[in-house]
Amino acid sequence: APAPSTTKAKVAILGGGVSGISAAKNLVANGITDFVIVEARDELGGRAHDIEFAGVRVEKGCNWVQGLGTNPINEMAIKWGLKTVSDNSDNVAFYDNHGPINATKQYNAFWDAYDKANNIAIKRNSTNQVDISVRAALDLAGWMPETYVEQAVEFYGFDWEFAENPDVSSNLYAYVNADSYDGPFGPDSDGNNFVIDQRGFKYIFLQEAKQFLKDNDPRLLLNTTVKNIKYSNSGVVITAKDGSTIEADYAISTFSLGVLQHNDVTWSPKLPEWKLVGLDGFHMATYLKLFLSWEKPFWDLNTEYVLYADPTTRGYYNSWQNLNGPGFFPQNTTSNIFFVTLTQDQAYRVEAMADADIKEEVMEVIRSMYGKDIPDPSDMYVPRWHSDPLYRGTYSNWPIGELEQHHVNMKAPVQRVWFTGEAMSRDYYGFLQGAWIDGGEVGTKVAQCIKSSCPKQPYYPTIKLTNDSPSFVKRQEWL
Ligand SMILES: Cc1cc2nc3c(=O)[nH]c(=O)nc-3n(C[C@H](O)[C@H](O)[C@H](O)COP(=O)(O)OP(=O)(O)OC[C@H]3O[C@@H](n4cnc5c(N)ncnc54)[C@H](O)[C@@H]3O)c2cc1C
Repeated sequence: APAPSTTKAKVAILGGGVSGISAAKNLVANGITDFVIVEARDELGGRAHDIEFAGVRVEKGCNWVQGLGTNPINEMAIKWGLKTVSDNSDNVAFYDNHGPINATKQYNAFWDAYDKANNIAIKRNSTNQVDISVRAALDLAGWMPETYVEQAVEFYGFDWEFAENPDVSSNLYAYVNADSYDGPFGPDSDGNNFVIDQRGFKYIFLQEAKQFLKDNDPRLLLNTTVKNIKYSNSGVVITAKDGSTIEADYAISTFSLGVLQHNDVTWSPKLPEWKLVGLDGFHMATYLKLFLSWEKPFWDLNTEYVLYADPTTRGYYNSWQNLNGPGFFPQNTTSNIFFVTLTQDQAYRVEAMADADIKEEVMEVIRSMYGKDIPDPSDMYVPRWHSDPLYRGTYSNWPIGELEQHHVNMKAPVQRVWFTGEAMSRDYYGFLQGAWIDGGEVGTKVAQCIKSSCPKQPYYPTIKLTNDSPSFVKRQEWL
């Protein structure tokens, strides 16, 4: 066998997802072309990942442009002509295990309370009070779900977005995160576009990468799984699973929070405690889209969403999407796709089950909603992000208890290793724009390290209860 190879570069970008592509683009924009992108899979895109299902391409990962206006993801979607459809989650029908129900009153009551909960976040932040959970804020807003229908509309309104429940989620940062919609991206940013492009959502990111990568560019190291990162104040040595090494002056880790919370990649020396506390306290959530298709649709093709309220278990096969709605995939084809999303404990449970058992369970739900004669689906696909060692979940959620200082520590560089990825974005964690904007900023900063000297990055060796909050923690710009 040939001796394991050694590659040398000024910068090693670890991971070729959206933030890795953005970091590379910004290195190039700043005149740094001596980099490599090290990616375990055989293609770029990371969690932007489409698959063939029931004769069409569907998105196993990200699916919506969330926040329009000057959101860079929206701008790229327009620039590259990505095919999307403006969707409306209020176009929803309600069911329980006996068929259709009317839950409009509960649905409206939830959204009224959620608006109030956001105002509670604003008010508490403006008077320097500590963060509370979304559960506590909803409670203060008068929303105390008692019935299974109230629990189901709450799941659809909150968990289906954040992939975790209000009990564990931060009131303040859930509010900050909603800035994707009517904040800095301008007056026209309030909306979502659902991607149905048959080239896949990742197309726009691959087009961006093509602007600075040649065909078969030797700087793109695909099928290369990083195993160990040895770092110091003078450089970084990365060892891959196949024994090859990469020696770089700087590394930019774009690994998901889930990967950083596991031992799939080891660090020499071990990452410092202040860093680990920040990383381990944040949450990597899981949003499991269970794809199902039938030869003939039995659901109403004009309704975009269906909410199923299970009488005993919150979040049990709750949020359904009709992919043959007006403007989505063509109606009355053989690709009739009706899929359901599970999150958190339900996602972990289902992910661990065998496909045949999942099918049996989900069909029991479908038959209770639509009638006992509904046939088994002709196709089913279960993504398993939570157990995938390259991701360990789908996207991050800011939990109650994680302070701004913890988050600063989470993303702070450690010697010659810089960190980016969706979770490192304070304002847009979870979203593609978080990955894109943060990746770009880190690329620019590392270019500065090479050209002159590194911009100083804050971190907190200890975070104490009685600390006077550093001034930037008190930022009021969200108000
Ligand atoms: C199911 C799902 C639904 C989502 N829905 C939306 C949505 O609708 N809208 C939205 O804005 N966002 C959504 N997101 C979030 C969005 O996809 C992410 O925020 C974004 O893609 C993250 O990009 P990243 O570059 O930070 O991370 P990643 O895409 O995870 O990039 C990291 C890269 O590192 C690689 N890697 C990991 N380990 C190793 C290793 N050991 N060696 C080498 N390479 C490695 C991975 O293969 C990956 O390519 C969704 C995500 C998922 C999974």
